[in-house]
Amino acid sequence: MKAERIKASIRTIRGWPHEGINFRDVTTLFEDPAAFRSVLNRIAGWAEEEEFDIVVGIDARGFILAGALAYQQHLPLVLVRKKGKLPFTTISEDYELEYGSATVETHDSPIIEGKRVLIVDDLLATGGTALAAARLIRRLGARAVSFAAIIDLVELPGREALTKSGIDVYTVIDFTEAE
Ligand SMILES: O=P(O)(O)OC[C@H]1O[C@H](OP(=O)(O)OP(=O)(O)O)[C@H](O)[C@@H]1O
Ligand SMILES: Nc1ncnc2[nH]cnc12
Repeated sequence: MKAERIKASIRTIRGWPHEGINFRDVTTLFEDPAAFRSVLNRIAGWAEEEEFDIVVGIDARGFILAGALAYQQHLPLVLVRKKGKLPFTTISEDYELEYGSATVETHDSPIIEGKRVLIVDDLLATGGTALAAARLIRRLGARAVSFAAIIDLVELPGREALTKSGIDVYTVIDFTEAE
């Protein structure tokens, strides 16, 4: 499937959650099985050349992609969640994003120690969320080596910030603010 056809399956909501934000809503892509499969196949194709042994999914839409990838790759899946959602002992990191600040957490789990990690989310904007996840991963004795998402908001510095931190970045679709 062509990238333009995948892009057309993503809905834009202007002025949500704040004025000035064009929210890229992937729920319509998830409702389109051909587009969803195409995204997963593209990420899986890229992942063949990457070396990682665990998948970390980011709350909330990243979970949907990360679960499918972990299944396809036969790898463990670890969740990075928004603050206050995880039941066991957690570690947390604060970060800034396009519209505010937030905190992510993950379980203080030994499964990740010593591993090379692929982080998966739906969208890359400032990179704040992914870098906070990478800090959690480092604190657990592992290394974030790869990052995959559906969308890159290309005018924001996420790709550069992740690359500078030594993380390989793959995204399927670019969006400019004007689109
Ligand atoms: O690159 P960044 O600037 O960090 O932005 C990307 C993050 O923003 C969105 O989630 P959001 O924080 O809106 O949370 P949600 O999953 O609760 O909608 C998106 O799903 C990414 O996780
Ligand atoms: N414009 C946007 N659309 C969807 N998720 C986002 N996260 C940060 N910016 C976003």
